[in-house]
Amino acid sequence: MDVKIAIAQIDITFGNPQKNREKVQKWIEMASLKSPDIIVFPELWDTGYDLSRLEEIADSNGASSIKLLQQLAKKHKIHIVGGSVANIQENGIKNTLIVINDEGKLIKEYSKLHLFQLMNEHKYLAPGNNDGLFTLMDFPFAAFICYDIRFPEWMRKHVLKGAKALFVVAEWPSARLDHWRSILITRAIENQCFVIACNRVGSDPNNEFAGHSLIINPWGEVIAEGKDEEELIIQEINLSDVESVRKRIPIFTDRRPEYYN
Ligand SMILES: O=C(O)CCC(=O)C(=O)O
Repeated sequence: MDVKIAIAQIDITFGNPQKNREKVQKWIEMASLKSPDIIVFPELWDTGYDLSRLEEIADSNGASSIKLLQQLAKKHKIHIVGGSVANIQENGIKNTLIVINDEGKLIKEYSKLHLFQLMNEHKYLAPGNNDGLFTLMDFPFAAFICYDIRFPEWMRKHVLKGAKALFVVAEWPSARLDHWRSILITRAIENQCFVIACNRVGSDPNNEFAGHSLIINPWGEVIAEGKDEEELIIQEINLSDVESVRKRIPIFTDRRPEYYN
């Protein structure tokens, strides 16, 4: 039941997908030397938050970034929670998280459900409308994008559908690092599951980003944490810890949902 996770806590070059794709390729090659099962990248790793230029620089359906990740996943036999990529769809530009398995197959696309007004997302992006559930290595997981973590009911919904680990990809600013850590630790404790959260480092013209990617166990303990520089974080997790914690404090049998609405 052990799963070896790699978090690629990278900087992103503002509005330069080509350069960012070259970096992601290098990081996958580097990470593959440590043989992780799954590697995770941050939010909008191909374009960064260059929202006003997305029409020009984002791919139609994310094709170039997705194709690159598919080739690399297959070549290095690694599952990829491919952060999110900006992509032009018929009904607008979306911020879409992609999951690719180690055979190079695209198994999940989840577009950010909650758009973050403080960073003008609502002016440039269209929200998603599907869930973040997916299965890798026969384990049920779920994925979320940045601001989504402020909506506990959204994450709980995925846990109630079976997710044992919650992946989060983000461009979370340093100004609210304390929120990032507190919210993610709380989500792990209240849902009694793993949280695997990848945040970028560096800055763009509007924000400085916090790093501090985290892996938190179902008891709420931080078992791996990045600093504020580029870093590859490697950590094995044992998914049977989820059941042990749920046996010890059985919140999922003690819930009284009939009183919650
Ligand atoms: O909720 C926050 O404070 C940060 C959210 C964010 O940066 C985002 O969703 O891109």
